[in-house]
Amino acid sequence: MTAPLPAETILSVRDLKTWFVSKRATTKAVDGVTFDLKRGKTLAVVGESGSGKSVTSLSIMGLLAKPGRIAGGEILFRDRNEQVHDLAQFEPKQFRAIRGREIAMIFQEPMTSLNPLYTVGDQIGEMISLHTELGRGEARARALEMLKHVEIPDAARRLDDYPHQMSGGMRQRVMIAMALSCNPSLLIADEPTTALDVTIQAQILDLLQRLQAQFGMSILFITHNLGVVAEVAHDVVVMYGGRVVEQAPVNSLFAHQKHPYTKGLLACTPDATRDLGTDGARRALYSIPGSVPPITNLPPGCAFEPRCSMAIEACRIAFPPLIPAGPETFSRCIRTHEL
Ligand SMILES: Nc1ncnc2c1ncn2[C@@H]1O[C@H](COP(=O)(O)OP(=O)(O)OP(=O)(O)O)[C@@H](O)[C@H]1O
Repeated sequence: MTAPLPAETILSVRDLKTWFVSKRATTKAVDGVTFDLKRGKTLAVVGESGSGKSVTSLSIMGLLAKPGRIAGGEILFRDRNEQVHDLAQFEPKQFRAIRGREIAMIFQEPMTSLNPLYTVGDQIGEMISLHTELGRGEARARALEMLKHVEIPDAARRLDDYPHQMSGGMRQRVMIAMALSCNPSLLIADEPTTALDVTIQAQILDLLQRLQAQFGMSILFITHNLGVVAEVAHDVVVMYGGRVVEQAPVNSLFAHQKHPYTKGLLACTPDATRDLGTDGARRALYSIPGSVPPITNLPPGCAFEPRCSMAIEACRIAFPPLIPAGPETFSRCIRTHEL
């Protein structure tokens, strides 16, 4: 272990490298990613599609599909007994003791976690029986309590519903109930509201915040949407091409972006009032020119350089380090101090 885990940190990802190695190519989906998640807080990992967000969360959960493997780095996790584990070194069977119980995950599509053939009460009850000593009756009572926690109306009756009898937003609540049923200390939320319409999305984000205050869990929130980040995060990590390009507390990030990519992402974020012109017409939203380069073919210098309006010759030549750019703020841009 390089350095001990500070008491207030529940998860510390250090120089994580997750690669997909085949005969044809090595895809460095995550290449030297470092961040810390503080106890009881929410850290958002944000970036465009393909930036490595999901591969980071799957690495933490031990759910990488072959040929993915952790090629380097540490994933230090503090369990509820204050024991620190390096999940990067875990065997699959060690993950079984932690997944669900200590670390739970919710996804964009609830049906990846829910079985269409069983009632939601049975599924939450099963999860509870699997990870606790509770008997069937007690597990069912706890399942009901969880449905109430996630604010499902008429919870006692909905316990016997099958997932298809529920709306998308309700299914998402059930998935949250299931994830939180064993009181995990860490919840990984991978785009949990992306498939929902805006009103339902706002309700689910509110619910997650209330549950965080109530249960005290820490949340690693994966999203491509800075609007969602503003809503839920305490700290933010911005990823591009499998690397962290900016890291900052949420308020400083929105007040002052210290990487041109973050600036671009923010300009792409819809904002109902800002986008209305004086005539009330909706203006076209800015989009960052170009697209994320294939991860197997990143430029040698700054990965964002081909799309960056601030790029200079030096950006093309040398790979930029992550440098301090303000209080608790880091940027992988050599011109960050001009921003
Ligand atoms: N099984 C795999 N084999 C090879 N490469 C993979 C595999 N799974 C993911 N990758 C690569 O890893 C990179 C990062 O993917 P990842 O899914 O983490 O991105 P993301 O930021 O979560 O995007 P999205 O928002 O679309 O999920 C991508 O370039 C992808 O091609």
